[in-house]
Amino acid sequence: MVEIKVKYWLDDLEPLCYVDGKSDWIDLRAAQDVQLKAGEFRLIPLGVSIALPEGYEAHIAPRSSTFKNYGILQTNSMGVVDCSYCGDGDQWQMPVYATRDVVIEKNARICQFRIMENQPRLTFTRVERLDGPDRGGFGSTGK
Ligand SMILES: O=c1ccn([C@H]2C[C@H](O)[C@@H](COP(=O)(O)OP(=O)(O)OP(=O)(O)O)O2)c(=O)[nH]1
Repeated sequence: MVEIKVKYWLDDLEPLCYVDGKSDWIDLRAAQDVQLKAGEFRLIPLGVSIALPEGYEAHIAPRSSTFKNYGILQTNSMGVVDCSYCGDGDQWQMPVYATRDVVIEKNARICQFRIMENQPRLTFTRVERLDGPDRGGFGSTGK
């Protein structure tokens, strides 16, 4: 079990919950009522600041039902929360684009996250050719 410190920005925000046996992604909630017009962009506060474990980052994705329920798209497709985003004022946010007029109520579950181990340090070496066989063009597997 890994313990993670969470600062909640609101007393009445539902706390983060790890649901055993279903999915290990953790739902995140809107921290305020949000009213959006079609075509509008907004950073929706998620009401939490989190001290991630050393050597981990977090990935934020929409829930499967988010578009169906609210007509919003996560504009960065996937949010990356760096381990260094751990200060008292570092509130998590979800950048969204509204495809229709919508009201999102405070505490609505609009996205989800999981933590991921940081990749090893990488160096890049320029070479003239690679030894592996070509695997075909983009999208060739589905032909
Ligand atoms: O969906 C997101 C993405 C990022 N962040 C926070 C955590 C992250 O550590 C910080 C900075 O994000 P990122 O590194 O992606 O952006 P940047 O470096 O500030 O800006 P740029 O877009 O120029 O890379 O913002 C969120 O709260 N939600």
